[in-house]
Amino acid sequence: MIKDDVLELVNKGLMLPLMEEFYTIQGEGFHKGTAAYFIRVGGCDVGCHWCDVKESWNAETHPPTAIESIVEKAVTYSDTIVVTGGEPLTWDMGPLTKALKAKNVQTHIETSGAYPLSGEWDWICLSPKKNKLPTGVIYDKAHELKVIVYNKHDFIFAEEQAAKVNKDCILYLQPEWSVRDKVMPMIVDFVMKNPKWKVSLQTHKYLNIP
Ligand SMILES: C[S@@+](CC[C@H](N)C(=O)[O-])C[C@H]1O[C@@H](n2cnc3c(N)ncnc32)[C@H](O)[C@@H]1O
Ligand SMILES: Nc1nc2[nH]cc(C(=O)O)c2c(=O)[nH]1
Ligand code: SF4
Ligand SMILES: [Mg+2]
Repeated sequence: MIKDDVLELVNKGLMLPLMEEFYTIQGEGFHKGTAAYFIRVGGCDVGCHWCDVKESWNAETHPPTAIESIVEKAVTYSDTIVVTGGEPLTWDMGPLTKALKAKNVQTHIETSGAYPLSGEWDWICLSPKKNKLPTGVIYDKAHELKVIVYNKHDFIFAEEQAAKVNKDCILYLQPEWSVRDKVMPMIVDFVMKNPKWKVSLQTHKYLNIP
C-alpha cells in the first residue's frame, strides 16, 4: 500500500503504529494481579522526563498495523485487553475498541488524557501529567486516577487532579520507579494521613515480567 493510504488509515484509527503486544499480569492500579493482554501503541508527545517507555514516543518507528489483525491475535490470549502506549489517545480508539467489544472482551486503557477521549472502554486509568493536562470529559469517565510521585510537589498536583475526577474514581499514588526508595516513605505517610488515597506499585517490575 502506498504511504498516503496508510496515513489515512492511521488517521481514521483503522491502522495503528504497533510497538509491542504481550500477555502478562496487569502490574498496576485496581486490576493489579489480573492476567491481561497488552497492546502498546506508539506515539506520544507528552514528554515525561521519567517515562519508562521512551522508545514508544516516535510513532514512525512502529509499523502501522491493521486493527483486525491486532484484535484477532489479542482475543486468543485473554478476555481483558489493556491498550497503552505511548499515548493511545493520540489516535482514534473508536475502531479498535469497537472491534474488541464485538469479540466480547473487556477493554481497558492506560492514558494521560492529554488528547480527547475516543473509544469504548470498560476501564479507564487516567494518569495525568503536569506538562500536558487532561482535556474534556475524561475526568468524569475515569475509573481510576493514578498519579506518579517523583517529588513532594506531586502530592499537591495529585490533590488538584483528585478535585476534578468523578466521585467514584479510585485514587492511586504510584512511585516513579527510579526514585521509589526515596518517595515510598513519603507516599506511605501521605496515604496514612489522607486515606482516600491508595498505593499503587509497578508490581510487574518486582516480578521481572513485562
Ligand atoms: C508508559 S504510560 C503509557 C500510557 C499513557 N501515556 C500514560 O502515561 O498514562 C503507562 C503508565 O506508566 C506510568 N509510568 C510511566 N513511567 C513511569 C515510571 N518511570 N514510574 C512509574 N510509573 C510510570 C504512567 O504514568 C502510566 O500510568
Ligand atoms: N505488567 C504490566 N502492567 C502494566 N500496567 C500498565 C502498564 C503500562 O505500561 O501501561 C504496564 C506494563 O507495561 N506491564
Ligand atoms: S504520557 Fe505516558 S507514554 Fe507519554 S511520556 Fe508520559 S508516561 Fe510516557
Ligand atoms: Mg509500563
